[in-house]
Amino acid sequence: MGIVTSPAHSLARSETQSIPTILATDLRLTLGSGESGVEILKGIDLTVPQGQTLALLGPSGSGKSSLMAVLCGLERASSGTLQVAGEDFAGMSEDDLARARRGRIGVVLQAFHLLPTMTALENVATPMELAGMPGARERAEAELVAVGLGHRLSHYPAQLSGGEQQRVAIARALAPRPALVFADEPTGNLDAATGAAIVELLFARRAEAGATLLIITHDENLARQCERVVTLADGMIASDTLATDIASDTLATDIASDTLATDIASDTLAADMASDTLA
Ligand SMILES: Nc1ncnc2c1ncn2[C@@H]1O[C@H](COP(=O)(O)OP(=O)(O)OP(=O)(O)O)[C@@H](O)[C@H]1O
Repeated sequence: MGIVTSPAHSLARSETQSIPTILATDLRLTLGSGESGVEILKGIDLTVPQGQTLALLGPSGSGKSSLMAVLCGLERASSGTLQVAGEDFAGMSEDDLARARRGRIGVVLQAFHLLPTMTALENVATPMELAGMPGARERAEAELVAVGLGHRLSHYPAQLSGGEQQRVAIARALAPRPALVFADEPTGNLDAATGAAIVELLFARRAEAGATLLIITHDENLARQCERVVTLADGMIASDTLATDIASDTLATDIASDTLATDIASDTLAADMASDTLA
């Protein structure tokens, strides 16, 4: 496949990692209410400097997708404080969160949330057009070419394979060159070669923009490429380590214990993603 990455212009560590882009304290998330309420996140403290690459690991059901949804503003925390890119996410209305995300935060979820009535090109271009970005169609086309889908621009999601839909979602997230990229299992539907090429593209785009990259992954190679590995267990941070300090055996064990991934995409997230695209 013809995945194209442009030359990465890595910013120096001191330039990229001085400002926290995510500052979370005692984040809690309870879904449902009363006796049916389930505490999903149980007090997360997390500071992520601008430009850091962070892999989020943990057993199935430990709260990885929920934490990502809160950090990227798709889900509101029940309590705690959260600043993302200098904005107070904890105190914002859903409309304000949607506005704060637009163009600055790229999100790739396990369910891709492509709009079925739009072509691949329109799915990528429309959010940028709505955000008033110049050259949206050209940027969308270039990003689809970059993920190896230059020959699928006018296909609708139903005419694309799962892996192709995943790549459209990745193109949609990366095309606006956001300062933060959140990706939930971005290589989950891809064969090894395509997955490796997508990872290369993610890191290249991240380097070009000095962006922060937070990835949920079960892919050992991908986790190893990140500067930091945070492991969740039962809604809490169980470990938080710079990747270079992790003995390969430990990382391999963590990943091996995290094999029961299922796609838990709530209706709320689906609706939010769609309204993000349509708003
Ligand atoms: N809308 C919901 N209502 C109630 N519980 C929910 C809801 N969404 C998720 N959960 C529960 O929250 C917990 C954490 O789910 P989450 O999807 O964040 O885990 P995860 O670590 O990402 O799992 P996986 O690796 O399987 O994707 C699970 O026990 C799940 O059943």
